[in-house]
Amino acid sequence: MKEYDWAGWQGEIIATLLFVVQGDKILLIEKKRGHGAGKVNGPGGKLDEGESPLACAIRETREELLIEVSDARKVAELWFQMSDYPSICCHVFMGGEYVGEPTETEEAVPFWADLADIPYERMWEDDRHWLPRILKGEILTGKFLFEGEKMISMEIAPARF
Ligand SMILES: Nc1[nH]c(=O)nc2c1ncn2[C@H]1C[C@H](O)[C@@H](COP(=O)(O)OP(=O)(O)OP(=O)(O)O)O1
Repeated sequence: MKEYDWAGWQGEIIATLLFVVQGDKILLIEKKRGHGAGKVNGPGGKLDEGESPLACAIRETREELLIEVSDARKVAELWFQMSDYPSICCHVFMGGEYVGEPTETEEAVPFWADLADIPYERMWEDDRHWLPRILKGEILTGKFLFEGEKMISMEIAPARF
């Protein structure tokens, strides 16, 4: 794995992801547009001016899936340094309580996946390394270096927020 000097790193984009888990199922989306279109992920997107990461995660989930999540909590902060896209600092949230019905929009197709059968082969390459851990209750930071769609370096560590 390639070495990368993360000292002083700052994301050019601040973004969010929100994973809703109920029982043994997780609510995922097939992303229809934007960075990573065609991939499976959680709902999320970029912060609006003056918006907090939590408010962004809730708003993006409302816009993409038409549900309002009420108990989102931060479980990870992920740094993505990419060769072909501005760097992203991504705040990851988990929740389980929401009102509304997950609905397809212009941005996303929602679907429930079994926690035991998450389609990692359709997701970003880093997801298989941190998503299982946050689903077990860990709080993490992660740093990932991408060359195009290929992950070439990864560091994951326990965190507290
Ligand atoms: N390697 C990666 N692994 C991952 O799980 N999610 C990633 C990822 N790289 C980017 N993302 C996600 C996080 C975040 O939700 C989104 C940020 O991408 P963008 O900045 O292009 O925003 P979007 O186009 O999704 O948002 P909006 O423009 O605000 O609708 O992509």
